[in-house]
Amino acid sequence: MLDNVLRIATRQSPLALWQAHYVKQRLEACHAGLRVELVPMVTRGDVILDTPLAKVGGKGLFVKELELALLEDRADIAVHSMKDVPVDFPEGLGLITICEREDPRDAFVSNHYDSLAALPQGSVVGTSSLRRQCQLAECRPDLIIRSLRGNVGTRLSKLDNGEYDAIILAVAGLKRLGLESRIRVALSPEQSLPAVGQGAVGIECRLDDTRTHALLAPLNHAETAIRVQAERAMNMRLEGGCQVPIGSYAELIDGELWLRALVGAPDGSQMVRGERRGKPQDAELLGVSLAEELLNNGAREILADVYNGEPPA
Ligand SMILES: NCc1[nH]cc(CCC(=O)O)c1CC(=O)O
Repeated sequence: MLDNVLRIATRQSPLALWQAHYVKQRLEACHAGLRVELVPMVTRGDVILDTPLAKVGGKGLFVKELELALLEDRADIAVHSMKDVPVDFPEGLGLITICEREDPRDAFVSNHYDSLAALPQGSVVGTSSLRRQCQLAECRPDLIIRSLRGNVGTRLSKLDNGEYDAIILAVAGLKRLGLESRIRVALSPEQSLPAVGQGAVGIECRLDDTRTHALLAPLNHAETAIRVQAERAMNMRLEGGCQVPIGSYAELIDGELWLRALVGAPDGSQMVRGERRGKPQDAELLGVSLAEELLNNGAREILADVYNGEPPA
């Protein structure tokens, strides 16, 4: 491979391409003479589009092909929404850079209503995320929640067709695609605790590829990395996949790390919440200890139900 070329493996959804172009631009701005090429790919997740993710085997579907390209040296980096990156990496690969986080909140999107509170009784709301469904059901048990999948554009056209009174999407995705005007209101973390890593873009590469590590270094955003580290540690301790509603959201306020998390029963009948405050350098410990508190407060039983009697230790 040429010294001055770096290859990005990317999915071809508009959001994935936006993220890949964003990383390309930032890398080329940081390193004069570097040429960044996109290597577009199709993943299994792009092919199976109408089944809820929780049923088809989860988020790994969107990253496996990209990781294979890295391992086979057909690309040097893969750019991911941190929300979609599974807990484990194949041997030889790792996530070494996390870029500055965009707005992490969920957005209420509707053509007729200004807010969740303004929705009439029995309105139909679209989202396939168990985490969003469970929190919606908690604050508005009267709503009818229907599955909604596809790219951001597809989801918006299903709303515009009249299939839903409102839908919930990530603020970050809408902003990146220039669709911010569709947001009626952003939901607070109290209303809808964000997903692990929501709004952050992460970069995966070969662990022994020191040239690429050096090129990526200026893109890493230390504060975002610490926040996402705490959120992911929490999720990892729970062994949470996307079959369970899990929210995990960290903020850094005046140098203090504040992590909030929840685990819900998929049908919304139960919700276990907790929070921890601590030092940024203890991000991982904070995540693990919060996960243990949630497990002891009922999350163990919820997870055991979902995973057929094999709860995390
Ligand atoms: N699950 C798909 C996905 N992955 C990342 C984002 C949004 C951007 C982000 O969180 O970085 C979205 C769309 C959505 O949830 O509305």
